[in-house]
Amino acid sequence: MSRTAVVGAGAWGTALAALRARDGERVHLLGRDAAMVAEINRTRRNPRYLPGIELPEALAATVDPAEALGHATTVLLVTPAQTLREVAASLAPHLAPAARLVLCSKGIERATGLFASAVVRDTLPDNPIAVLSGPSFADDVARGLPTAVTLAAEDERLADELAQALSGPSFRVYAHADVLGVEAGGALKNVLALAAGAAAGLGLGASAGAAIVTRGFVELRRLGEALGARPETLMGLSGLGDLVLTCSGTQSRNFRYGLAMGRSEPLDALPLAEGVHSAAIARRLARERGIEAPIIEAVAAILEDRMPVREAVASLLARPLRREFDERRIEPPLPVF
Ligand SMILES: NC(=O)c1ccc[n+]([C@@H]2O[C@H](COP(=O)([O-])OP(=O)(O)OC[C@H]3O[C@@H](n4cnc5c(N)ncnc54)[C@H](O)[C@@H]3O)[C@@H](O)[C@H]2O)c1
Ligand SMILES: O=P(O)(O)OC[C@H](O)CO
Repeated sequence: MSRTAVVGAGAWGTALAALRARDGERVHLLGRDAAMVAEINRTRRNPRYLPGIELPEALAATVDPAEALGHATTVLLVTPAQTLREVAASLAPHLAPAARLVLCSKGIERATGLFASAVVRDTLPDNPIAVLSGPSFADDVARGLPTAVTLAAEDERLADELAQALSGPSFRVYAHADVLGVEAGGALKNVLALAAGAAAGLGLGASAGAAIVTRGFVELRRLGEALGARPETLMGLSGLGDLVLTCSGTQSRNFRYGLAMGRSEPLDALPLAEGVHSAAIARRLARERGIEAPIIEAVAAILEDRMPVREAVASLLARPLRREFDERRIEPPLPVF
């Protein structure tokens, strides 16, 4: 019998656990705050991370990894990208070697430049690994609003099985084999959403916002491909799709963080914005590969080098004019859906 455990009782972990539990499965949600876990079990709510959502009875929260993982055949890892290495190590003694891991974080490990699957494979080399990404706000998913995402695994049969298992009436999971492409799209769109938010915070207008999404996508695609992603993956749900969603307004935490940057508001108390932690390493990956990524450069300069936001915008606008597309490049054909 298939059993799902979700590691990380934040917004996305709680939403995914609720989704599975509503589909009739008994799901364990592993948190680390005993008081919050007790509150979830008592009130059927997670007011800190997912206010206003009633959680199904079949969802059982716990702080005990042995209880959560002991019988799990599928384990969703849903903690911030920078915590994945230590989280994977802490789970190792409790996981069955055949338990399938679905990595749901969107980021790049700062210290190594690795995406989630490579980080977790370092620690848990035997467990089958898949990644889940794509345009999906936790609140939308938890409310049962229609959502389409991508699940990638190198083993295509595993991707098909997990896509089938995790899909539900309102949650469509498309299987894919390009793990790195899905990871690159999910991580890089967060950095670009900070730029979109900052532009909105400065009051630069909707035209500037559209320019950032479009030119940001050029950077996402250039860098993604240089890292080994397939071009059509970056044009799919986990690339262009998630970029559009995350740049679309204040439901995104990355956009909100950027908005606060643009308005010179305090940033300390804001919720997790993964782009903040991926910007500098994305800039390094681009520079190492000779990839031009001026928007990513600007975001990293603001966050890491404390460049004033207006100065970063001025430096983008002062770049020499050039052709929109590099004609020496052969554009791949559009994917057939
Ligand atoms: N919220 C969304 O809509 C959404 C959607 C898709 C993907 N994601 C991705 O999912 C990941 C998690 O996001 P979230 O929204 O759940 O974040 P969150 O801030 O709401 O929750 C993070 C959770 O991780 C836990 N955590 C933090 N550090 C930990 C550690 N060292 N060990 C164990 N647990 C730790 C926290 O206690 C919290 O429960 C991020 O990479 C994010 O980009 C989020
Ligand atoms: O709220 P954000 O910016 O972390 O975005 C959440 C999801 O990644 C959107 O797909």
